[in-house]
Amino acid sequence: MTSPHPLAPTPHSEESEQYTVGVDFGTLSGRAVVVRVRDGEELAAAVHAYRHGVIDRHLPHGGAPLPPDWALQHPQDWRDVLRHAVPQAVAAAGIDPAAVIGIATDFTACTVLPTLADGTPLAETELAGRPHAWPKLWKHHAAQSHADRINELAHARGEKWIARYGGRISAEWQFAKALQVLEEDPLVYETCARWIEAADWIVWQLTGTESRNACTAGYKGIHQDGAYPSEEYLAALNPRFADFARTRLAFPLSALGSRVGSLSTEAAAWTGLRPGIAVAAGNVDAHVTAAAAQAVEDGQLLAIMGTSTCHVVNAPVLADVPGICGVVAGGIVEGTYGYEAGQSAVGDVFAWVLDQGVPSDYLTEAADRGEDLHTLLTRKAAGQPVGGHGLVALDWLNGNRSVLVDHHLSGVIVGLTLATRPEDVYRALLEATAFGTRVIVEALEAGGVPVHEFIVAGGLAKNELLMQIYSDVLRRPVSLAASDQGPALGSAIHAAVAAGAHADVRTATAAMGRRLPAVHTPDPSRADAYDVLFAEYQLLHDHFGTGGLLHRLRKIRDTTHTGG
Ligand SMILES: Nc1ncnc2c1ncn2[C@@H]1O[C@H](COP(=O)(O)OP(=O)(O)O)[C@@H](O)[C@H]1O
Ligand SMILES: O=C(CO)[C@H](O)[C@H](O)COP(=O)(O)O
Repeated sequence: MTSPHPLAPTPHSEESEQYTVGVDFGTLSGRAVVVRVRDGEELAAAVHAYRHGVIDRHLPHGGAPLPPDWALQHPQDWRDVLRHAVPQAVAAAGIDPAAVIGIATDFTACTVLPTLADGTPLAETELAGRPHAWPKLWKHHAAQSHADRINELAHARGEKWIARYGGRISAEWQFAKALQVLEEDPLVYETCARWIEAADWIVWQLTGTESRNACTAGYKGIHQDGAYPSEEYLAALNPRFADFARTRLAFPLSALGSRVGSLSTEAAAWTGLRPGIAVAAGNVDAHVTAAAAQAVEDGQLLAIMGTSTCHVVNAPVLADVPGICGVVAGGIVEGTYGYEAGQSAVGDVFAWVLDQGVPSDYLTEAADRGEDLHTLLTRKAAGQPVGGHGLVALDWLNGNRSVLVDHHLSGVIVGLTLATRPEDVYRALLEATAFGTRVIVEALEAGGVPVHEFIVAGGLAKNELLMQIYSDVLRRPVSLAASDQGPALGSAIHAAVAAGAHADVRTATAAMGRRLPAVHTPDPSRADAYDVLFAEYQLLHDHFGTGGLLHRLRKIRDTTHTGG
């Protein structure tokens, strides 16, 4: 699907104009944008959906069933984005491809894969029939027990780095996933020469040489103060894990926006761009968006809201904030400390309501009005008074990333009656994600990280009811990234820096990023009503968040899957 920007210049663009391409690899699709370097104007965008989507039922090679909480992806789907979305976007932009001076990519993280020394994914070797040979998507949650051991040992040994991750490393990050491979499929682990984020692997595909970016290494790979966890610590986890970082991760780290190579002849043929143009260091889809939304200054909290939500904010100080995902010096932009928190399912939670089915008359109404079901349920829910549905929910349908960092937690909805309608549940879950974000904002501020502005980017920004609920629940204005392709624009901005067109990310952000300040403002009476519901949410949060019942239910579920 391509969409030339309405203001795209005539096909014969100015000779002097220069452009970059940004490619955002999301959970369900890859998006490419063509951007004008001098002002960030988006000329065109193209989207390419992953043919295999999220692989969570059966392995593509051989069809082996996958256990619960697994989520994989197919490397060929990612290459296909380069082959299809990039040339389509360039063609739709109506520019001479030779005017493109750089390309940059961003990826969901921690989406991580084992490869041979030359970068060949093990999923594309004779090990393709083994589930652990495949890339683990960021939302792969089957390594929670490994994460629990990592955390217990780190606290027992007083490891300094654990405080940088809010006191708990997530099951979603690199070390828990690697430890799971080592202990569940030693052959795959021994064959793995490189354990690499997809954010860096896709750059390897573009340049033909390996590189590692400072963002994923810091936030997802426990790289702090110039080092990975010690071999002594790793050996205490599992003696065979002692040299994991030294043998499978170690590589010089590249700063965000730096040039890590040139577009190879092979990749030029895929993308239709000139060989030799600048390729920027890889990046994370959330953190790269700060540039697109002009949200790189201290205190600007950016929520990238899509399948999940990532919250990223800079501060001039290094603070230990309980329950956040991590803090990395220069993790978002040079010269300050980048903090990350998140919610593992947001758009996915709303999709879950749709997946449960809606009454046939709802389907008829949606068809008659030309609405998708998100729009239909949003419209039906919009008119309710705050609290009118009688429900409060916990948004943990895919676990809790922040501030509890426990992917064995699950969702809760209280107040259901025979009169409860689909739009009531939909709205209660919209509100639950807002309450979850309020918990995160309050934890950041309590931990010494001020939040002066709340900005939203990502696919959910288009839901005006959701944005208003966030404004009312947070009692803050909600600013919006101007681009609906925030991560891809952010990557294009980093590409412009890598190509030398702008001095650094801050300068490029000023020239190429855009945000719409205070698009939504809080309504005092609704905010008062939400304070009452938030207090109820907090009671549920603190009761169910300790594990207890939810962990027991998860253990029962898993026992039925494993047969005892
Ligand atoms: N109008 C809407 N209101 C609420 N959620 C939506 C709406 N449209 C799509 N979604 C959800 O947004 C998510 C996709 O977000 P998007 O940012 O486009 O993708 P990604 O997460 O891959 O970057 C899906 O989970 C989908 O269910
Ligand atoms: O944790 C992340 C970033 O740090 C993941 O990239 C994010 O949660 C998944 O991205 P999306 O919701 O856009 O699919």
